[in-house]
Amino acid sequence: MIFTKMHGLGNDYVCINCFRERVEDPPGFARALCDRHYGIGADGLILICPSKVSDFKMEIYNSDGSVAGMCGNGIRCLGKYVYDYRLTGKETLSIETKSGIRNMHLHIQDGKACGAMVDMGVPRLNAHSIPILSEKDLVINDPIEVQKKNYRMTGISMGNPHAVIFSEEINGISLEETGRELEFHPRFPERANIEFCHVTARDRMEIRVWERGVGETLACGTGACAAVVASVLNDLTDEEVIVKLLGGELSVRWDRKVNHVFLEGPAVKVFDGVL
Ligand SMILES: N[C@@H](CCC[C@H](N)C(=O)O)C(=O)O
Repeated sequence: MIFTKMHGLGNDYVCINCFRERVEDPPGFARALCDRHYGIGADGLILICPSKVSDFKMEIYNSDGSVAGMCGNGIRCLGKYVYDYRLTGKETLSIETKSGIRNMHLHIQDGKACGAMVDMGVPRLNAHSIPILSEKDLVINDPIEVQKKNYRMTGISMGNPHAVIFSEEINGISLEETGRELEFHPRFPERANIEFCHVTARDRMEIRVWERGVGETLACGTGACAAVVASVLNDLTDEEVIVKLLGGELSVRWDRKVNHVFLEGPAVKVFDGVL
């Protein structure tokens, strides 16, 4: 089986072309090949599949084998893959995901895709659609206790569940403890991705992300989008923000007129391999 290792700002994926390859047990396969000691090493597995409703279909599995609905860094990797490997000549693509169809426009340099602008769709704010257990409809600046500390979270679904916590001390937080416990907090029936977010200006923020099913990652596209939506809802930033993550910067814009979030960032191929 041929695979391609790719990443978006260090959020790394093993990509498999399912037009050519067949993967029997994707969750087990993801666990084995994402292992950084006994496998290839990655945050997740992306299957690039045919679609009846879009140009391509993206299936994504976290490194613990769980299924995810959407992946902002992964979808750019998929775009680069299908363009560079000539599965398509189109620069504007529609991609079927578990959370709906997403459109993206590839950035091309020297005949190869180097990144993309992705329409990440409508942010879902209702507690039940994230899902977060809550007596209120919206979960904005809502208290949550973990590790005997009180935090305030804002809940958003970007096709996957996120809880955004604003703090000036994101580098002092032990994500290994706090992030993990929050991921499995009883208020998140499907677990959650957790963003710790420090706003540094109306158009800039820094975030660290604890990803559901993975752990701390160098970047998370849906996480960056959720953080910007949360910061607008809490009136901490404007709608267009540069998000600095451990692996680099993403550009996010929440267009309130159409209520869609747009994400722009790079996509990189690391190597091809054979299993
Ligand atoms: N890194 C991704 C998100 C991957 C899925 C996530 N861990 C989940 O389980 O929802 C991104 O760039 O968006």
